[in-house]
Amino acid sequence: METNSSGGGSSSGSLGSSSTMILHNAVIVTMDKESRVFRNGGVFVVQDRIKAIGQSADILQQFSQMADQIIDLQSQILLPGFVNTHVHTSQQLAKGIADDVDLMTWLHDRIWPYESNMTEEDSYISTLLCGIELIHSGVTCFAEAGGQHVSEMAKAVELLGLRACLVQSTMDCGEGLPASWAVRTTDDCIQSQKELYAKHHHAADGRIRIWFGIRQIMNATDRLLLETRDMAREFKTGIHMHVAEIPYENQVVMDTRKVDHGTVTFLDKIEFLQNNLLSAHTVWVNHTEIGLLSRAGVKVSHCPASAMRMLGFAPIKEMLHADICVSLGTDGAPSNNRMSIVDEMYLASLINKGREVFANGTTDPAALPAETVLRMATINGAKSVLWDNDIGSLEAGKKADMVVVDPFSWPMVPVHDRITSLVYCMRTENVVSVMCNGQWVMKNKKILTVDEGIMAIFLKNNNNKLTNTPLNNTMIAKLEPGSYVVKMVKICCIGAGYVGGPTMAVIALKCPSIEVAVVDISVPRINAWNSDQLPIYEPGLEEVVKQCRGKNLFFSTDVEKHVREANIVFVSVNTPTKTQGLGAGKAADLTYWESAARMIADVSKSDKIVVEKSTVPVKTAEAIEKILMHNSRGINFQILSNPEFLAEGTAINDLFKPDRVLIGGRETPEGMKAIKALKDVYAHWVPEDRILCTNLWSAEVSKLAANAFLAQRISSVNAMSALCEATGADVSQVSHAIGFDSRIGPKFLNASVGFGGSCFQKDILNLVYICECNGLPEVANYWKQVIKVNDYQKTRFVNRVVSSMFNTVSGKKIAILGFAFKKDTGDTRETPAIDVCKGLMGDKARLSIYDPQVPQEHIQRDLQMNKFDWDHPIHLQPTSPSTINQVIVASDAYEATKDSHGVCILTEWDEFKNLDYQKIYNNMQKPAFVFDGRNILDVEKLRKIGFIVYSIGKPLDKWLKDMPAVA
Ligand SMILES: NC(=O)c1ccc[n+]([C@@H]2O[C@H](COP(=O)([O-])OP(=O)(O)OC[C@H]3O[C@@H](n4cnc5c(N)ncnc54)[C@H](O)[C@@H]3O)[C@@H](O)[C@H]2O)c1
Repeated sequence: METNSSGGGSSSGSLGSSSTMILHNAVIVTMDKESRVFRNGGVFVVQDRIKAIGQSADILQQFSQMADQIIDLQSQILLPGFVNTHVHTSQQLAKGIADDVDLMTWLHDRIWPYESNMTEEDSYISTLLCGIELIHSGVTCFAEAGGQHVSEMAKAVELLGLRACLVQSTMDCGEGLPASWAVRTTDDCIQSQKELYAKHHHAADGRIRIWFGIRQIMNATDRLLLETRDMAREFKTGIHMHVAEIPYENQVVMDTRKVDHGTVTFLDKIEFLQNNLLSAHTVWVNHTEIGLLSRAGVKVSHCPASAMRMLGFAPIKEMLHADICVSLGTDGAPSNNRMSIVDEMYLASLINKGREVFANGTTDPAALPAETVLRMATINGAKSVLWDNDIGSLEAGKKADMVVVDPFSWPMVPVHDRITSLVYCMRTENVVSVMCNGQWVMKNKKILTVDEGIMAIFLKNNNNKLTNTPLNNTMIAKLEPGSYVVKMVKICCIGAGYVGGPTMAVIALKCPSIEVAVVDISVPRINAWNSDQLPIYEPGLEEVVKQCRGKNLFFSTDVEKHVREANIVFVSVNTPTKTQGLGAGKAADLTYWESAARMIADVSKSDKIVVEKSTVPVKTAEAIEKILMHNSRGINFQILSNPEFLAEGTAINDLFKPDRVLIGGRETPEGMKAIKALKDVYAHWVPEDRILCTNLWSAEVSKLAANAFLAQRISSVNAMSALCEATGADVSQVSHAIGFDSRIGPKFLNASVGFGGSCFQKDILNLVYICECNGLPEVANYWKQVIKVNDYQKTRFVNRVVSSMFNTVSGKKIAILGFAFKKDTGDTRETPAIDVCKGLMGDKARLSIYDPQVPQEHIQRDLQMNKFDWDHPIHLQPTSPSTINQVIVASDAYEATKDSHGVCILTEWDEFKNLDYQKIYNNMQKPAFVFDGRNILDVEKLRKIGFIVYSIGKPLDKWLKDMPAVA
């Protein structure tokens, strides 16, 4: 404890923390009613309050005996702590993300996406960082303008040791709101603020007060306004609101709320104006409205830097003349970049002098004199935050919120007039020590409450992890886990199908800071995505969706809105095979893609990256680019090809750990930037060396080539299966043997009844067509053969069934186990089961079908649909009013097989391996046949039971050998 002599020997470098303390030998600028200045003044502080203030000699004489500590301020200036009456602490981490843009872009495209993505941790760190900057500029009290995660903000304020009026960002309506905000109702807004009030009002030794917020009139219903007004009255607290910021706001109010001028006129009309309203900015007000504000005792926060950046000249001189209490605010970091109230004082004075020329045609250097500005930053600030009983001036009985300014460094020396020097010369660096509530929060430029060193290391480390990439109008901050800076990317995916749904769900899961909206024209499909019964079955999908839905993953039919708001638009719509006209039966039908592209061009108001997710013919990107460019109205679109390689049934695993992600784009600087932006999204979880970047055409061809190669492998092994059956070889042994060759590899070598799914056939047909169009008939024929073998395999299977059963299945009951095109999916598109069933029905069989994931109506629909109709959006597919009499759908395998003559295994569901085949056999007609189209059953075991078994590509049963040839 320092107990220096009353002669004042201690240096300012030895400030300490005591419950009683004298600060003396200071120039004290009190900002009290008489504007007293003590040239050699002293204060006696007891705990959190100023006990006495006066001449140094008097204070020392009277209180030295009682003081734990006596500090000689060596002629430095002692001021009341500054009050910053409008600051967004949540926005500190967004410094620099919205420079040089208009207010609506600033708000809708930059700040809201940023804020709506903030985590609690982000808010905490952001407030700490903002607080550090505020303290360095001498702020001891601030009014939060409306931010995210108020509880975290309060935690930071408590740690910083500052005084604050905290407000939650509150909006219950309006254009352009991020989806997670748009769902908030008026009741939610009111309720959450009441809860915050109950939790934090008067917290941190009374340093925290909770106010109520209205973000701005365009995002507030009348009910919210009125209930906020009444609630603030009842709770005896203030309301913080952005008011009359831009002419557009006034125009919207005039148009929608039927008043003859802007926001202030309307607020007066509904009796919202009252003396606890802190009206931020208040730039676009006319003479009458100034009168209304004055009469109601409304306080105005003038934020000169941000006004000059985006809003305009506020009539501050006129407001002051009308006796309105005007104070100063910095606004948030993205509207100002400097969180220094010292800078704001300087700017306020200059801007309002400069405005005189603009407003009255002549200069007026006396407009906003230095003392007025200093009042705005101190006592007016205190009045604005309804705390002037305690702070804003240095007076006995008030709280010890004080700032020590060193006037002896270069910016301020020589000091002729202390007041003007404080406003016109002082820089933030002149603020050396800050006390709030009787506690030093900064001494000799070192903040005591938060470790600045650790914060600096933290930021440096995170900065190193940042690679800021300008993404058209938005900055994407790519960061490693653990960083607190948030991204502001909005993704929209058109098409909520097997690809769009799971892909976007995984992006949302892996990138919590990205907002993902999946949109579709099909209302039932979107409803299902929003329900407990997802429209598609994929192992693991439900868990992923449940974790993100409503947080950063949204399913919606409001296609245009989400496309308009997105930075990146994925297109994952159907690309079926054409059924009519040029290229019918082969070429891809791009109707849905084209209409999506035209819609994107129509609704876009900002630059976008458009990503081909659907499988498309090569050169589609060029066509889409043309559509977008010719309809763009100056908007820049970058097209990327990002084909999806997921396999249904293992989609979530494939998306979590993809073999590779392929991104193709234009090889221009803009194209490369777009590739980088998409790469940054995947880089959240995919190792960099697995993200392959190519030109557009390579990416498009690669997808078709990959599917063609995969399908070709199946057709190759299936072709071998026919030869095995003819020769007595076993296709499983052959596959095993050739799979050992490392050049061939063991995967995808299972013989079966044929490949299915929405892609293989369609993509190969498409490839064939492209080859033909490019004058490559030999190449086209080569790939055509892959489909022919697939069709042959299905026909061969049907023939085997029929010929085995005495060459007729007419009237016989055949059980079909499995209808999906593969296990672990409910997808039946192009499933071989359709062709097999149709083949058997052609021979008048009665079918009893069971599949664990395919409902009855799908089976009935699929068996009646024309080829290729299936790949159109569900609502455009022909409905099937009738049911096929030959088909019944069973609820389990035992029901399906009861009384049947034969069983066909058409999908490799695991449950079919473990059925009680003895029981099945007992309940079947004899001789009982099993036709294993997937080679999953133990043939020998079944034969022992008594079954006659056909298993693709395996040595034939004696019974079958005697039957006629089937190929
Ligand atoms: N299913 C797969 O395994 C897979 C794998 C890789 C690639 N692909 C390709 O991805 C694309 C989509 O396949 P999918 O299986 O998801 O198809 P899908 O039929 O399941 O989904 C497509 C969705 O797009 C919607 N849609 C169509 N036009 C629209 C429009 N203008 N606006 C909004 N929504 C629209 C449809 O209503 C449908 O819900 C296809 O090109 C396909 O070839 C599929």
